[in-house]
Amino acid sequence: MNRKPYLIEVQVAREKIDDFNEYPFDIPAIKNLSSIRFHEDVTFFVGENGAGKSTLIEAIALSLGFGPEGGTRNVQFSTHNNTSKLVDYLRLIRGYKSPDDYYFLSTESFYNVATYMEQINYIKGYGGSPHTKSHGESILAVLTKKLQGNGLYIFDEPEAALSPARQLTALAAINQLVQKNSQVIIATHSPILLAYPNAVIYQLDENGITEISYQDTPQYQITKGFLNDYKRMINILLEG
Ligand SMILES: Nc1ncnc2c1ncn2[C@@H]1O[C@H](COP(=O)(O)OP(=O)(O)OP(=O)(O)O)[C@@H](O)[C@H]1O
Repeated sequence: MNRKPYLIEVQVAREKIDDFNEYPFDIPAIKNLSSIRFHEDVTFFVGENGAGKSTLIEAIALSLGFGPEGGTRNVQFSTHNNTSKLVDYLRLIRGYKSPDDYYFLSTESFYNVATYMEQINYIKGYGGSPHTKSHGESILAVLTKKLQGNGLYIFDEPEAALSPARQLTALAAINQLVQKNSQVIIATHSPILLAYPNAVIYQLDENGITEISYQDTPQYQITKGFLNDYKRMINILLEG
């Protein structure tokens, strides 16, 4: 019997919001948000820098019991105090089965999580100290060693430290996790990761949050346009 989805939907208690002109409700994609339905395998969030992906994905992670810097749900520390209050307005609709494994991978704060794991000497699951690996190698070690399957995983820009070749490796690792009954929620700019077929893609922009096909994403179109005719693009950019 299918265990998934672990997370069916997230709803925003809009009636409780007093001021839509202050952060995070002033972000257009968040301002208009009522609910988001998750794919049982992979749900992607895309959008320009500043569109609100991290704000949204972090609030979902906090609702699930993760700490703001990420890691497993046992990792509860914070090196900064700038999480949004969106979490206070979210309602999670869960499936009938709970996942066995949880992980929130925020590439931005992974260094802090790795330092914390070293301090408490709990690095075995990471295949050794993340600090003795490169940033990209340590992110891949999370995907390929730490995560066990039957999991609910949230990744914020996992590609940020990865070469194109390693993004392909990450795509295969995500597929392995999905095959092992995992559900994954990913904010990304990567046209490589976005090609994963068993997925829904939501775009955050000034109109709100809407579903979009892979080929219609700016990530796909800009990358394809550039690679198909990079000399012309370079000429336009450099002359401009
Ligand atoms: N603590 C904060 N207080 C006020 N505004 C914030 C705070 N954190 C983020 N913002 C603003 O909210 C907007 C959304 O930021 P967010 O980090 O969610 O974007 P993003 O889509 O993840 O961008 P990127 O692709 O660059 O990571 C930005 O305009 C940002 O300046």
